[in-house]
Amino acid sequence: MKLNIAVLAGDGIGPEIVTQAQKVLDAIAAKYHHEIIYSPALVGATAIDQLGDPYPETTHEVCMNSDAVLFGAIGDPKFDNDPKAKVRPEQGLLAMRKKLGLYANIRPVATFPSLLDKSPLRLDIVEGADMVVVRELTGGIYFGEKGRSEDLKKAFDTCTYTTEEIERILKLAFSYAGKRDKRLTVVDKANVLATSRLWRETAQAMEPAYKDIEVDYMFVDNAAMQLIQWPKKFDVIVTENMFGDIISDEASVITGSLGLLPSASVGVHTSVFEPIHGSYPQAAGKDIANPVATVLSAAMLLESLDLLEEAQLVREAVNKSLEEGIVTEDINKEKPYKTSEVGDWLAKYIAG
Ligand SMILES: NC(=O)C1=CN([C@@H]2O[C@H](COP(=O)(O)OP(=O)(O)OC[C@H]3O[C@@H](n4cnc5c(N)ncnc54)[C@H](O)[C@@H]3O)[C@@H](O)[C@H]2O)C=CC1
Ligand SMILES: CC(C)CC(=O)C(=O)O
Ligand SMILES: [Mg+2]
Repeated sequence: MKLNIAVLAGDGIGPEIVTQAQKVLDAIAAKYHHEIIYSPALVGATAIDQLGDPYPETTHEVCMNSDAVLFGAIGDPKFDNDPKAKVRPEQGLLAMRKKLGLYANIRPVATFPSLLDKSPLRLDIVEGADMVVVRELTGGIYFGEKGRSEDLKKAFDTCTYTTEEIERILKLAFSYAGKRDKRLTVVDKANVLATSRLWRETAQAMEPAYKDIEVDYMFVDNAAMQLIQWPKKFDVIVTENMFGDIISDEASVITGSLGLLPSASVGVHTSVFEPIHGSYPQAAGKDIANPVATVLSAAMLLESLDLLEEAQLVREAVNKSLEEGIVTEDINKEKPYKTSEVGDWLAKYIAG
């Protein structure tokens, strides 16, 4: 099979972790006789520095012409620490999501048997935890009207959702629940927010069409607590953009590191495969970041193209590397491997 993969490495650790995922994809291509054509393109701070735009039109075209996009991360402290910056790397990520119609971000969260002792949570709490967070990705407060008063003493962000936007993400979440343990938790703040009440109303109206799914409604503050206290309670969580962003980072604690969790952003045009973490600027260029989240995102990419055996082999390689202790410093401070060494090990395992 011939695969056209757009590669948007981005900022900070982005290039390092994406390089490891490419090593793994190359090993898969060699083993299964696929041809991969990578098309690199600029995004984030790097794109601002070179072209003045965090998601240039040329990058959009590369994505639109690809079978899938492999994405690293964006973000740079020089923008984070400048409240007056007019253009920001994060706008590039949001623009990409909007323009590609990526309305759903699928974030699987499952413990790795060999890393159970790496979670700060008790073994009996995390053992067997396995859930998927289905996060709405192109609506809500990240995309609403925002502004600042002339005297700069007032600022606002608005959160808007339409029934249509809520229905399409719920449909996807119901279908995930149907293929899993048939339990769906709708996380909202319907006791306070009008948008959340629309989410709840919409979900309640859809329930009769999915009689085999047990639906549960939970306020986000309570969900944040229960996720850590009783993670096994959850099967599929569906929620709006910002809540999903926050609770999925929180959920990474169950597994032991934010550097382990992959995601797939899917929707109307092509799909984007990206770790859930950011550009971890403190680690940039040091060869210490965990590449597993990006490698497992590449496994999700293969799966999306129906290359199921290939995806499974990538997962097997990751599990083996964790069992053998071939891990970066976020997992083992005493005996850390470098980012590049983990990538090399995984590629070698796949090659056999
Ligand atoms: N999808 C994206 O591109 C995202 C970009 N960002 C941007 O990233 C920049 C940094 O944001 P932060 O809030 O510091 O979030 P972050 O996710 O980059 O890092 C937070 C912490 O998580 C850990 N971590 C993250 N990735 C890791 C990895 N691969 N291996 C080991 N440990 C890892 C580190 O302890 C790090 O200090 C900001 O500019 C932010 O806007 C933040 C989140 C997502
Ligand atoms: C710029 C942010 C919306 C990125 C983020 O935190 C995420 O998508 O997880
Ligand atoms: Mg986030």
